[in-house]
Amino acid sequence: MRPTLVFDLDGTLVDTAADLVATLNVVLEREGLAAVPFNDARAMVGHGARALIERGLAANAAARSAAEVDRLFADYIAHYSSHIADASRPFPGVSEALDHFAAAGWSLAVCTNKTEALSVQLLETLGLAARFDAICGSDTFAARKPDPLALIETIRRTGGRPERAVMVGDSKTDIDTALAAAVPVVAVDFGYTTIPVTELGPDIVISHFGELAGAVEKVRRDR
Ligand SMILES: O=C(O)COP(=O)(O)O
Ligand SMILES: [Mg+2]
Repeated sequence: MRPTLVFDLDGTLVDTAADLVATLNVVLEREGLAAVPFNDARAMVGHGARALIERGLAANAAARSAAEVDRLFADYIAHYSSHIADASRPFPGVSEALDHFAAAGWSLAVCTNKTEALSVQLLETLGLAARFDAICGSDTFAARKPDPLALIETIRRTGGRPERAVMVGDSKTDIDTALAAAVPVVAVDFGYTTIPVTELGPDIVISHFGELAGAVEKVRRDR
């Protein structure tokens, strides 16, 4: 059985913050609310679009009913889908790292709190979708990260097992998910987080994808 390398998407594989934040601010401004400054909004990413909208509302001290948040969510998805890769690009070294692990016999997967459809659309637009054996989003399974089920089921979809897997992520959500699933976790320090990843208990931290192969060899527990 092949080992499985599972990547988070936003803030890990792809630098999506500019398009995510632009969409959030379009939705807020249509509501007559203030835009959230880029650096504040960037740190709000990681729990999916609905949570991002709720955080944008909270930043405005604005209350909305669940039905109104549903409407804002639909508005958000429609706008984001039309602007999904206006500015979003893979982080440096992603393509080479994927090449390395594919050549070394790893299955590759994505486990994100973006919806599955948007995740596939983003990766297709960037020409990366075909590199993955599974692309799983917030609505793929009965639970999403930080529930370990999302990671375990993503690994199963590749035909792999948690005992032969490594997770790569940028946020507390990813690290908590991996720890709960007993999967070793590599944190990238260039993603979206309010708390520095070094304080969140990952097995190792990298600052560039060029360091990933060495990091994975250090933390994998299957040999
Ligand atoms: O879009 C989000 O908020 C989360 O996405 P991620 O799980 O890929 O970081
Ligand atoms: Mg992320």
